Formats: sequence, structure tokens, C-alpha cells
Amino acid sequence: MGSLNSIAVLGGGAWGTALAQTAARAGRKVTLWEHDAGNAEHLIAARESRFLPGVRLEPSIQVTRDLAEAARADALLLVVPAQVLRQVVTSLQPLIAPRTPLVACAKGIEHGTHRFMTEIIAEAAPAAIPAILSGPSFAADVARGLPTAVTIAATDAACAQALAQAMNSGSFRPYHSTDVRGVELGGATKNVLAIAAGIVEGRQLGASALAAMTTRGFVELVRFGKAYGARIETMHGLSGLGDLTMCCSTPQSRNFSFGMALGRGEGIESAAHGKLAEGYYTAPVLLEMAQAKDIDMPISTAVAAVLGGKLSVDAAIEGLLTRPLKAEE
Ligand SMILES: NC(=O)C1=CN([C@@H]2O[C@H](COP(=O)(O)OP(=O)(O)OC[C@H]3O[C@@H](n4cnc5c(N)ncnc54)[C@H](OP(=O)(O)O)[C@@H]3O)[C@@H](O)[C@H]2O)C=CC1
Ligand SMILES: O=C(CO)COP(=O)(O)O
Repeated sequence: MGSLNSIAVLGGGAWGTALAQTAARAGRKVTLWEHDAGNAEHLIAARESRFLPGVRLEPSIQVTRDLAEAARADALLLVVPAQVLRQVVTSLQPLIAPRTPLVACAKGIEHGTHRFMTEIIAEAAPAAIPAILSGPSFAADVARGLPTAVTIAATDAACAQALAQAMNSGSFRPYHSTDVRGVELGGATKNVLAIAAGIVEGRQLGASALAAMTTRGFVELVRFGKAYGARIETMHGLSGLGDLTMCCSTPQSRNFSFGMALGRGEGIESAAHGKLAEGYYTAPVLLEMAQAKDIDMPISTAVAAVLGGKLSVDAAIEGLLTRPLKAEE
């Protein structure tokens, strides 16, 4: 695959804006597509996303609401919530050239179908090359140009390398991989586990409990990953362990912060404070997929039960602590 000179970013939210900044700093010609008229207007007039206040768009970034214009780029980053990815790719599909890399940047699994992000791309845009970008990377940090490393995976190794090259700037370092499933599965799972870690923090259960939750959470991520085809080294890498430890340790993570609010006793309806906490949407799907393959995931199961209103936070904690003792594995 040749060099990817132009990049379109679909979604002018926090992460889309940060990735547009990154691509522009990496020297690419960048188009930022935003579907919402109000946010697009704000991006054009104030050169700022309402999801990332205080971050001024790089002057070279072109903002558009015309999907056909964005579709002309050499590669497209899809930075919308996981549950609307199919809708966006379906609209995009007739507009792109064959073998255009479409890079999912959302972290989730589709409700109902149990599809991972690149599976949605493969189904909705069969002529495209599906890829995934994931890893420990807060939009606010990346937008400010703070050092960050992520993984970009595509089954086509040359495509993964070309994408990594295209997005590489002084402070943004993408590794490349062909383990698409491992990379997308880590990001989706860690969001659910970060909610559990946030609950521990919000309930003031202490640093020991937080370390236990994060470590046993990682065991669940690995069990899930092994059952669904991820490579072990990927789960130990940036998109697995890296993102999990980051999001289980700071309220900068919206999932952790959502869990913290639940741990403090806030209601499920208001605990996200209007922000996107993907783990809320992933938890029930993760549980269904774990049950389908008989994978033991007690923390994720407890999170899904709390979010589904089936278990109180205290009952969930007690349930986890009183499970029969077992060998560590
Ligand atoms: N923020 C972060 O630090 C990181 C986020 N991610 C992942 O990136 C994904 C997006 O997150 P983030 O950017 O933070 O979320 P935001 O809530 O900040 O932005 C979401 C964007 O998607 C747009 N959108 C919503 N629905 C649609 C739709 N139907 N069609 C087109 N666009 C739509 C929103 O527009 P509007 O609401 O105006 O309609 C908004 O521009 C998530 O899966 C998240 O897990 C990954 C790594 C880091
Ligand atoms: O995925 C992220 C960082 O890697 C962002 O995490 P939150 O969505 O929890 O804020």
C-alpha cells in the first residue's frame, strides 16, 4: 500500500477532534466530518469542538458536513460511538473507492449482533479494508500533543504499517499489528472493567481493592480474549493491559468516573453526567458473549447486573468477595 496523504476523520467529538489534530500534526491533509449541525458550526466558527473545549483546531483542518467530501480521503478514521458505527459506515459505503482503509476508533461491541467494530465495517462496506486503532489515549492528552502510544491493526499488514506511518507525529506513536480481534476486544472489555474500578474508588474501598479489581479484571479480559481469538501478546500490550490499567486508575476515564458516581450512590441515569461511557452499552453484550462460550467473568457480570438494575452496588461487592475460594489462574 502506498502512502496515505489525506485522512478524513468522521466524528467531531472529543476523540475525533484529537485524532484530527494528530493527523494534521503528522503532516496529513485532514478533513473533519461532523454530522451535527450545531457542533459543525462551532467547529467552523470557533475552531473548537464542544466536546473538547479549549483545544483550538489546527489551521489546516477542513471541517465539513458533506460525507462525500470526506469519503475522498486516502483513509478514514471512524470516531463515532460504537452503537452508531454501522449507520455511519452504511452511509459511507457507496461513496468510497474500493480498498479504502476504514479505521474503527470506537471501543465497543454492537448490541443484538455481537459484532466487533471491524466486523461491522466488513459487513457494511465489503470493498473497504477494515482496521482498528486502540490503546491508552485520552483525547484531552492527545489533543494537547502529550506523548501517547497506540496500536493500529489490520489483517493486511502493509495497510496497518501505512496507517501507523500516516498518523505518526513527534508525540503520537502508533505500533502496528495484524491481530485485529485482539486490539478491538481489549478496548471494548476494558471499558466495562473501568466501571468496576470506578465503583471501588467511589465506594472508598481502598488501594488494595482497586489493585485486586484491576488485576482480576485483566484475568477476565484474557479469558474473553482467548475464547474470541485474541493473541496473548496483544492482550498484554497497549490495547489490552495498557488501556485497562490507565482507565482503572483515573477519573479522567469517563467509564471510571461513571463507576465512581455509582459507587458514591448516584443513580444510573445521571451518573455519566452527560458524557459517553461506552462500558454502559458494552456490559450487557459482553455478558451475553461470555455466557455463550461459558467464560467465567464475575466482575463484568456484576457490572452488567448493577447497570441492569438487577443488583445493588453493595450486593455486587459482597457477591464478589464471598465467591468460593479457588486457585489463582
Ligand atoms: N474520548 C477519548 O479519550 C477516547 C474515546 N475513544 C472512543 O471513541 C468513540 C467516540 O468517543 P468520543 O469522541 O470521546 O465521544 P464524544 O461523545 O465526545 O463524541 C461522539 C461524536 O460522535 C457523534 N455522533 C453521535 N451519534 C452519531 C451518529 N448517529 N452519526 C454520526 N455521528 C454521531 C457525536 O455527535 P453529536 O453528539 O453532536 O450528535 C460526536 O461528534 C467511543 O467509542 C470511545 O470509546 C477511544 C479512545 C479515547
Ligand atoms: O478509551 C479511552 C482511553 O484509552 C477513553 O476512556 P473513557 O471513554 O473511559 O474516557
